[in-house]
Amino acid sequence: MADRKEKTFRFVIVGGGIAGVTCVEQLSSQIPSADLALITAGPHIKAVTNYKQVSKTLEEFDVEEQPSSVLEEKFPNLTVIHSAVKSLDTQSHSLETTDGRVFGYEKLCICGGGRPKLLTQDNPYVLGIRDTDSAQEFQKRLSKAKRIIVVGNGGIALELVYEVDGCEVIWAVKDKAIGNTFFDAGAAQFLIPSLEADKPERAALCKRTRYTTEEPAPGGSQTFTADRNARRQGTGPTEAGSALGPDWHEGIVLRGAEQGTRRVSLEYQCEVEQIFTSEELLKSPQQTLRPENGSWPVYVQLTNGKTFGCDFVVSATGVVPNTEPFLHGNNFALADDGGLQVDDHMMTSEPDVYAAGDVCTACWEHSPMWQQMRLWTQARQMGWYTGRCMAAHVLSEPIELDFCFELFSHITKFFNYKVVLLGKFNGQGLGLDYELLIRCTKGQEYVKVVLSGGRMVGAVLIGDTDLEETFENLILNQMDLTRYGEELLNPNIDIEDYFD
Ligand SMILES: Cc1cc2nc3c(=O)[nH]c(=O)nc-3n(C[C@H](O)[C@H](O)[C@H](O)COP(=O)(O)OP(=O)(O)OC[C@H]3O[C@@H](n4cnc5c(N)ncnc54)[C@H](O)[C@@H]3O)c2cc1C
Ligand SMILES: NC(=O)c1ccc[n+]([C@@H]2O[C@H](COP(=O)([O-])OP(=O)(O)OC[C@H]3O[C@@H](n4cnc5c(N)ncnc54)[C@H](O)[C@@H]3O)[C@@H](O)[C@H]2O)c1
Repeated sequence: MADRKEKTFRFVIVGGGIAGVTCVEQLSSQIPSADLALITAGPHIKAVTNYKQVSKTLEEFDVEEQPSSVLEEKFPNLTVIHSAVKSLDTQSHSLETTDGRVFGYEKLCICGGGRPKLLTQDNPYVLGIRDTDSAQEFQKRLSKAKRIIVVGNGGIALELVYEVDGCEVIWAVKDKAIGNTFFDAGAAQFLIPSLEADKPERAALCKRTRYTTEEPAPGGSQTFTADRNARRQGTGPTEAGSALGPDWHEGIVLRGAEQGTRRVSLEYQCEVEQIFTSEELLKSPQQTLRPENGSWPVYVQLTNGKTFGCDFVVSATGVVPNTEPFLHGNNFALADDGGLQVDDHMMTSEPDVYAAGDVCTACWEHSPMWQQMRLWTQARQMGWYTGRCMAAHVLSEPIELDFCFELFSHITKFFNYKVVLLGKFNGQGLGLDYELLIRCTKGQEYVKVVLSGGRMVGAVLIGDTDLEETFENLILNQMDLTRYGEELLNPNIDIEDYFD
């Protein structure tokens, strides 16, 4: 490959997502004269706009798809190459694209992102959602659908079940409560009433210091409908709430073939056992697999023994890092989740190769309050820091791990509530060695604080609590809070004054 090099760049970045684009921006601003190439498979790049630093570690921004010419106009030394990388030879420092061109690099950053980890790879009735195209395909199929099954319990599932209208949604989750990647069962209970839109309730304050929640029985189910007049079905607690859409599909109408109400049925603590087409199902000798009335194109048998027919299945079951084109013939260390291992300078195990965003796994010794999650925020932070590391290395300057990796922080929206997650928000890695303080005002806010040894180590803030900055400080300064006890969450005390 080495002798076929069309050109050698000082820096090559692969991937036009948030991580790659932020890395390009950072490198270009630090070394404006450097010859730099961005190789990306898609026609567009993803840009961060309206960036706002909310507090020391919390940030908010929009993500916009833009033509790559915007980036080239801004940075004259940048060449954007629209092609996918087919292979990499780290020894000769060169990569080949699918259109047969070979480029050399002095330093390379891989920002290839991830792809949906689908329940099954080759079933036309199983969809994943990742990019604009897959979101549009989902929208198209949904417009003709009467019933879909959503499998998974993370970010995408939470957004979809809330957003889809005019189509029955059966939501199969592995866990005892919804949204397990982001919350605990208490927060899930706070959010569940929102699945029944248009039912305003007067807020009633309740302060709890002990963590107790009602959970559905194993294999239990609950049904929620946005229809004001509809009766609740199934088992378990249900309450009322309200509705709105998440940012990624703003502007896309997510409506099924039916008019009117949204209806979500939850199947707890179950996974997908098998997926059948209607023909396969009719041939099946097993009585348990007989469909209910009506004929659906596809049937899903769950591990709780139930079988549901539907128009298609959404597999919202996480992502796998896009590493394949880079591995063959090289010696990359991979993490258990399949990501390229990176150290505290975002360097992979191969010389002069860095990685950032969803494709990599942070393998340095983490700060006690930080963990990796595959999110826009972290893709931006990693891309930015990697750009700084690459520049520092060529300029022989020292560089230390950035402050943004001190504390995990994420702002998002679920079920139309602002959600802020800080530190070890679910007591991750703390075993049983922590205590929770919870304040919950139905329909308004849910505040959970995780304390370990009397010090705050994490928090979940749902609603407009205005507590994020104070709690961020308390986590960062590790003040002993033992003497404040439950007063810490007393809504009648202005907590900011308290700590002045
Ligand atoms: C539906 C959905 C909603 C989400 N919502 C949120 C949210 O609300 N908040 C949040 O924080 N996070 C959210 N995320 C997660 C977030 O989008 C990702 O963590 C983030 O985009 C990762 O950025 P990245 O740059 O690492 O990868 P990507 O954005 O996936 O970019 C990868 C880039 O690499 C290119 N590429 C891949 N392979 C090659 C190759 N071989 N050669 C050349 N180019 C290649 C691709 O074309 C793409 O441009 C959401 C994800 C999804 C799917
Ligand atoms: N608002 C947000 O912050 C937001 C919104 C959407 C997506 N995202 C991000 O986008 C990426 C993709 O989202 P996602 O929801 O697919 O991933 P996710 O990692 O958030 O959630 C995956 C879920 O699927 C479940 N799961 C995994 N394998 C399963 C199986 N075989 N059967 C049943 N359940 C299974 C997991 O338990 C988990 O609940 C993630 O990195 C996520 O963090 C973030």
